[in-house]
Amino acid sequence: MDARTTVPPAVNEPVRGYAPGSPERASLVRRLEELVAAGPVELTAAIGPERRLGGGEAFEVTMPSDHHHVLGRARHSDQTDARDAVRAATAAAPAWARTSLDERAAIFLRAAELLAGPWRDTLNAATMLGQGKTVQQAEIDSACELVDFLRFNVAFAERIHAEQPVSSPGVWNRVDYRPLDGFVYAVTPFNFTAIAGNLPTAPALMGNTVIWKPSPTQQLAASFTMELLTAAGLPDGVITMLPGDGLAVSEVVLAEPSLAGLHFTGSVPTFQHLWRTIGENIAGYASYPRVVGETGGKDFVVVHPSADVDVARTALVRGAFEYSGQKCSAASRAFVARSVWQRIRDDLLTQTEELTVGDVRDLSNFTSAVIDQRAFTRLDEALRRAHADPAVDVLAGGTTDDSTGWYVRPTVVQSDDPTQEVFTTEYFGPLLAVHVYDDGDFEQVLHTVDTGTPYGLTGAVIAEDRDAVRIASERLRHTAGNFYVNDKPTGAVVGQQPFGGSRASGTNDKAGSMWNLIRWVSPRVVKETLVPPTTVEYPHMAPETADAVDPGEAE
Ligand SMILES: NC(=O)c1ccc[n+]([C@@H]2O[C@H](COP(=O)([O-])OP(=O)(O)OC[C@H]3O[C@@H](n4cnc5c(N)ncnc54)[C@H](O)[C@@H]3O)[C@@H](O)[C@H]2O)c1
Ligand SMILES: N[C@@H](CCC=O)C(=O)O
Repeated sequence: MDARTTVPPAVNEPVRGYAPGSPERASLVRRLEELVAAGPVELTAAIGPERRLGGGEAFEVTMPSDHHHVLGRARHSDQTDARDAVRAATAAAPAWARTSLDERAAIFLRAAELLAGPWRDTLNAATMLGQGKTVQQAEIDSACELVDFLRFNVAFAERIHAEQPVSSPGVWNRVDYRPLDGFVYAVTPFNFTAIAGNLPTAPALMGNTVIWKPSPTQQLAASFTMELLTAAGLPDGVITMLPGDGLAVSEVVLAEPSLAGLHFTGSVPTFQHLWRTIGENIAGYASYPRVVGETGGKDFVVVHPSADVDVARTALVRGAFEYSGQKCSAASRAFVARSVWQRIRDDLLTQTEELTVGDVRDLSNFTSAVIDQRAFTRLDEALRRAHADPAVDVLAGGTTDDSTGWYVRPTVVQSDDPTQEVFTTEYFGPLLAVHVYDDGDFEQVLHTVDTGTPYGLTGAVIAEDRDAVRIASERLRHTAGNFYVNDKPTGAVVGQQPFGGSRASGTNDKAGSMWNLIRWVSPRVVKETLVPPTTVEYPHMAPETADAVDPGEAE
């Protein structure tokens, strides 16, 4: 059993500004130049101590903002790689499970400090180049959020271990927070280096070994994350990383009797496919795998007639267009009271048209390209349909350009029909759909917001009127797992706004909280009786004595 630990209090990593002339900007620009010059680098699988290319087809990691530039080359992992990964995870498991929480925590706390310091530029630069993030978006993700996950999870793990039962006199009860009885499969999305780092490290911190399958388009930053963890002292085999699309890997891993958990973030169809496969294989597992999955959203902003117009405009522009709308939390449907719309429409559209979109190495840009050709095509087709539909007005943006990078202009569309696909489909791009409602219809529009999509991830209400905030909060209680009042619906901070949604948006196990970590342990209760009984009889079995007279016969 683990010793009780006292870990350093977790604090959020401060976000650096990268203003012109600042030392952090100069240092980051140097690292960007180095990584561009170094490419294409070989991006290998990490299986136990071995670093090797996978056995499947080759693929390239390119820059979304300049797709001719190849940053790295890798190969999809095949079934042999997957079987070797299972062997490595299984071999590393007993020693890692015996390692105390203190020892495990020290490794992840070290990784946090390395990332906050000497590794910061590397992870930020890799995330900017590989995933098309501006410096601000990379800084809040690959530096601050990942540092926060690593620090806060250690503090949450300590709280879980401290949660112990009472003991009656002569007995000592305790809970042994065992890792799961098998390995965890972590499958991660392209859009957040922090999520990609958290999904394997959270179960590993709780004593599990993990097979991690990052997104191919996030592979550059994923490879650096793996190097960082190794530099922090993570033993070989605790986290095994398999690059590629994961198709062959899942065929092996999801059929393994020792699969003990799936830690997933990505789209609804992928999650449902993985869960369905686990369901089909259920009789073959040694234990019931824990399934944790955070998925997509169609996140809303409701603007009440009492809203401050500048607050509303800022929440809409930042919420919809930062990282080109490629956050699961991005505002993609707005319901705006007519009186407010009349006042913000022109400013909102002008500001949207003025957003600078370009190469991430130009630090003055507001946003950059979308991740890859698949995303570009999906958005290009959605914009074509919007242009062609008489029920939809394209008010700003609406254009695309793939000549250099996968560029999609921030776009605002308006429609009177809240069932139109622009209000229901997760495009995962810079497309904000606006529905204007009559000021008196606030409560009706809340019903539309609640029932208009199958998702339940994030949302915001913008209102000065306290009653409006209360009513929206009540009516939309199940419409968002992360609900914002007078703010954009993005940008959750670890330890402050634990993140996740329900309905089709996921299992809502709240990444960056102890509720997530609890899924990666299988508690064992130990009762130790300090002076055990040595006789079978209980007092009520003793023979009656002469003194024990029936009270009814006493007179
Ligand atoms: N709720 C959240 O916290 C959250 C956070 C980030 C992203 N997302 C969602 O993720 C989606 C965008 O990310 P994406 O495009 O990377 O999602 P995706 O579903 O396309 O891919 C996610 C991961 O699954 C892998 N994958 C796909 N099929 C697989 C299989 N059969 N076996 C193993 N792995 C497989 C991909 O390679 C990738 O690593 C959006 O829907 C977004 O809303 C949700
Ligand atoms: N946690 C992030 C979103 C993660 C999904 O992409 C946010 O709150 O904006």
